[in-house]
Amino acid sequence: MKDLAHLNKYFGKYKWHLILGTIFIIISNFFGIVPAVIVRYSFDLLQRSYDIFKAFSGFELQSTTYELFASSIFILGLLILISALLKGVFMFFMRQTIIVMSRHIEYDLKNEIYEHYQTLPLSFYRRNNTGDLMARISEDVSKVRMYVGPAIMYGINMFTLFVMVIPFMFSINPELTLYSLIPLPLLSISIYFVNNIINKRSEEIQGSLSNLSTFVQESFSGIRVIKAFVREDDIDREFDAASEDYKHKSLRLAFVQALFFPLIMGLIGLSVIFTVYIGSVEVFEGAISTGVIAEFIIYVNMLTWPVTSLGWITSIIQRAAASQKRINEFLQTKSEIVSTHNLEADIKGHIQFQEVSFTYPDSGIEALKNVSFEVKPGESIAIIGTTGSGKSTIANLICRMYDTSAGELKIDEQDIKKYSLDTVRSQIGYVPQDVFLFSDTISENIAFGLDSMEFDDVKKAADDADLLENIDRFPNGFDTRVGERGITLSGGQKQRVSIARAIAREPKILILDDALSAVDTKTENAILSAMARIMKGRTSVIISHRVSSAKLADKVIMLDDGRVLESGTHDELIAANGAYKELHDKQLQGEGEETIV
Ligand SMILES: Nc1ncnc2c1ncn2[C@@H]1O[C@H](COP(=O)(O)OP(=O)(O)OP(=O)(O)O)[C@@H](O)[C@H]1O
Repeated sequence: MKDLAHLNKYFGKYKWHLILGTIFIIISNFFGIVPAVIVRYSFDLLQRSYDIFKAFSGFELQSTTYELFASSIFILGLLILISALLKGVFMFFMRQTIIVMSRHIEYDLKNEIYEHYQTLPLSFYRRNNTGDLMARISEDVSKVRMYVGPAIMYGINMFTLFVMVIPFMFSINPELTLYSLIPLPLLSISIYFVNNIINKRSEEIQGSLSNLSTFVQESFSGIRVIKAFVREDDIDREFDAASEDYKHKSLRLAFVQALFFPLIMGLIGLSVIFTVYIGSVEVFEGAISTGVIAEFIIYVNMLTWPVTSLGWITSIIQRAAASQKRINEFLQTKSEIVSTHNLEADIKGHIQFQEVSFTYPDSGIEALKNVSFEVKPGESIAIIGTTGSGKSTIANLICRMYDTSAGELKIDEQDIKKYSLDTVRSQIGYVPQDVFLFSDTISENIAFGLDSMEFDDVKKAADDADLLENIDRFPNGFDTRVGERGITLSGGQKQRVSIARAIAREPKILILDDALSAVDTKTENAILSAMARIMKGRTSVIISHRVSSAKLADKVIMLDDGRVLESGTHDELIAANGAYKELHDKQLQGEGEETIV
């Protein structure tokens, strides 16, 4: 329950909604009680009028008595109608304040979670899967909203109604009150249990539905592979099984739901029977008038829904507490990547790795071991190495996605940790290994890192990334939409849009993480020479498997299993006749074979 305390700040923020809502609830309940009193009065009036009516039997006054009775009943009926109308109006206001408050809180909470997600480091995203992140911001927030909205509203309603109605009932007749209220706690407890079963089964259905949607989504994304391997029938069968599971669980829920209303009706019926029976006994004993029975039946009906809602509210609060606990878990996760001095500066691009070692926190893999190198401002460095040798890890550390485990990483001779995160990242152009494009137009994708989009900058970046010719061939040019994750572009085109996006923001440090793997060597050379021009006065880090990418760099380091194996210029390393030369010869041979083929 203490987890829900996180929401108290929102109740403070929307206190006027809450206060006004409570007042509206009280007023609407008052107009709910008025008709009951009028009904009692009408019954008693009927009784008395009937006696007088009979006493005047055969006299002319009899019809006057009847007319008097009819006009009184008409006025009382009108009063009941007006009360019901006013009750309805205030119920409308009640929902307009409290349910509206819950929607505001839902909106604020979603924003709070989303903003917090953005501050969390990559390691957090590795630990938690996307489904879980989405569930907390959607399903869990919805469950919490049920607490801050309906549960609070019906809770206050129940409380005020109890306070207003029960003492009033006792003041009329304590014995009848006790008997007519006996079945109500039973009703509340049964609703609580039935509701828990319903919730449990609904969650099972949700789980089943989420499996079904994940399955469908994956089969559509992988439709190419499915068709190429002729697995349609298998996939059909798997879908059928997942669908069957969903149906089975839905039927189980339908069964319990079917029990829900008969149960409520049965228990309400029991209350009414008690009221009529005990009421009649009391009437015979002369303790109450018949009108009181009618009045009490109305009270019992009025109290039934709040009592029913007690079980319902309890289970909503329990579920909301569980959801808020999950949300708090994420909200309390703090990013360990923080700035020590919040330094803001224009970076020149001097990078120094001093005895840097790094171990991935989640896998425990030591990706870098005592790595030292230096890139002066405006220089370019190529990092070459086999798969898993730690190349991308270097890029991750420069972008400060992670902090070094040992050693020091300096930018412009200052520890990278001293800079504010935004300062470092905003001056880096990063082209990641796995290209990610947003499902937007090409120009929007290129301008992604810019605060304001100037078409000339976008066009220039596209030109520098050797993309202009391709874009000209698209019917909509720069306005071509790239589809989900850029599916309408070829691998090489996607990589070049990603490069254009990085250079458009004119970074001080450009990092290309294997960004040219999907383009041929001719395009690679064209991009690299264009880049040599653009990156004049800026620092570039070119990560690659291919020696061809390293030729244009001022210096090269060769990594193997997280260690620097060789370093120097391209020519020096060729002359050294070591691992770099071996790789160079092998790749040159490969290219030759490709050309012959
Ligand atoms: N996010 C991560 N969490 C845990 N371990 C990781 C993570 N990323 C990489 N590793 C591990 O760290 C090592 C170095 O990975 P890295 O991505 O730096 O290699 P790489 O040289 O860029 O390889 P490739 O050329 O195949 O991209 C690998 O053994 C890899 O399994």
